[in-house]
Amino acid sequence: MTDATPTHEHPTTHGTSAPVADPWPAPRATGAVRATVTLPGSKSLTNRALVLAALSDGPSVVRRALRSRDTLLMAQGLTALGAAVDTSGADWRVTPGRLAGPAAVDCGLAGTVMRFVPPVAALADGPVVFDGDPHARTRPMGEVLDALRGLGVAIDDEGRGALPFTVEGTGRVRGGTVTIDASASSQFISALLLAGARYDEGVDVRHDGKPVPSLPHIEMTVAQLRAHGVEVDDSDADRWRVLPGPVRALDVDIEPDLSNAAPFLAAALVTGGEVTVRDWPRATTQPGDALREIVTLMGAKAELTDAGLTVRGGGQIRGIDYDLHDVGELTPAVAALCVLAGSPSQLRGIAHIRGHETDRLSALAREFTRLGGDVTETEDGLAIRPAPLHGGVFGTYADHRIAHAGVIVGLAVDGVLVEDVATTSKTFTDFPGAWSRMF
Ligand SMILES: O=C(O)C1=C[C@@H](OP(=O)(O)O)[C@@H](O)[C@H](O)C1
Ligand SMILES: C=C(OP(=O)(O)O)C(=O)O
Repeated sequence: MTDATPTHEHPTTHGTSAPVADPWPAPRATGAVRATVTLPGSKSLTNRALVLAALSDGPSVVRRALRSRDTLLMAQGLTALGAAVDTSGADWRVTPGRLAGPAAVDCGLAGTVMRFVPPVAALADGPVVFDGDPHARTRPMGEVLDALRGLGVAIDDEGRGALPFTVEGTGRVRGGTVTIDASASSQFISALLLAGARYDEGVDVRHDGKPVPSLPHIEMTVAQLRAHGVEVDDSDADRWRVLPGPVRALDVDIEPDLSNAAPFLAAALVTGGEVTVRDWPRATTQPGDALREIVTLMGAKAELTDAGLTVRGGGQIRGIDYDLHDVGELTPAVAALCVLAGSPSQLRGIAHIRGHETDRLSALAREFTRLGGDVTETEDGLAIRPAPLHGGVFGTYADHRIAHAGVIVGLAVDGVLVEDVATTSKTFTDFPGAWSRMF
C-alpha cells in the first residue's frame, strides 16, 4: 500500500481496526490454489444462539461464536435490553436479565438483528427504539411489525413498515395466531418463532403468499428452539406452532459459516486448485451445505472427510441452471462462478434477494457488466452467458457477499478493484486477510 492509497478505517462494530485499501486490488491467482482454511463461525447459528440464550432460564455459553459486525450488533442489542453478554473470549457467555426499556438497538445492516430482536423487545417493559444503516431502512420489515401488532404489541413506525420504529413493550406479550406473507424473507417467520415460547399463548404462525424462501433457515430456527427444550409443531406446510414455556439455557458449539465458505471453495474451481474447509459438519441445518452439490454440478469434485470438505477444481467451470430459492445467500458467489464459466447459466427462484443488503440481482448484473460480463436480470434471477472480462472497479453497495463476488472474479481477471472490501466484516472479520493468505 502506498501513501497515496486511500484507506478505510472499519467502525468498531466491524470487528477490526485494520486499515484496508479502498478500492482493494483483488488478488490475481497465478496458479492453482492449494489451501486449507479455518472459517469463522456461522452468523445464522450465532445470532439465533444469542437470542435464545437471552430468553433462557439461566446462563448459556455460545462456543466459537462468530465475532463480526452482525453478531456484535446482536450482542449489543440484547445487552441494551437487559441481558449480560460477555464477548471478551472465543466462547461468549450470556446471562439473561430483566428485559426493560427505554433502550436503543442499532441494527446496522443485519437482517437477523432487525427481524429477530423486535419480538424480544416486545417482552421488555418500556420503549425500545430500532434503527440501522441507511440501506437497512429500505429492507422489508413491515410484515414482522404487523404480525407483532396482531399478537398484542404496540409499535410506532409512523406508517413506514421499516426502520426506524419503536416497540412499546409492556413486559409481556399475549401471543396467539397470526398470518403473514413471508415471501420476502424467511426471517419474518424465524423472528416470531424465536421469541414465541415466552409469549403467554405461544405463537401459531401461518404463511399466506408466494413460497417462503430460505426454508432451511426456518428449519435451523426450529432445531435450535428444540435444542433449548421448546416444543415446536412444524408438521403442516406453511404453519409453525411454538408452545408457551421456558427456554432452557444451553451450552452450544457454533459450526463454521458454510455460506462464507463459498468464495474459498470457488477459488478451487476458478484456479483448477484444491481448497479444504476444516470442520465442515457431517450433518447441519446450514443451507450453505448445498455448496457441495452446486460445485459438483459446476464440474468440481467435493469430498467430505475427517479433514473437512475438500473441493478440487476440474479445469473449465460448467454453467448451471439452478434454483437458489432455498439458498439465496449463495447467489453472489455462484453468480461469479457462472460469469467465469464456459457455458451459459440461469439462476432462478431468487426474486427475494432484491431485499437483501442491496438489490443483489441488480447489483450483480450491473457490476459484472461493467467488467465486460454478459449478465441480465430476469424477474426472479440472473441469465449469465460467457464473455471476455476486463479489470475495473467492482462496486459493493455495502454488501459483503457482493464483495465476495468481486474477489472471485478478480482471481481470474487482471486489475479488478473491489470497492469497500471492509464491508465483508458484516459476517467475516478480516476477510481480505484470510483471502490473501490462500495465495
Ligand atoms: O435467518 C437467517 O439467518 C437468514 C435467512 C436468510 O434470509 P432470507 O430468508 O431473507 O433470504 C438468509 O438469506 C440470511 O442470510 C440469513
Ligand atoms: C441476506 C443476508 O444477511 P441478513 O442476515 O442481513 O439478511 C446475507 O448474509 O446474505
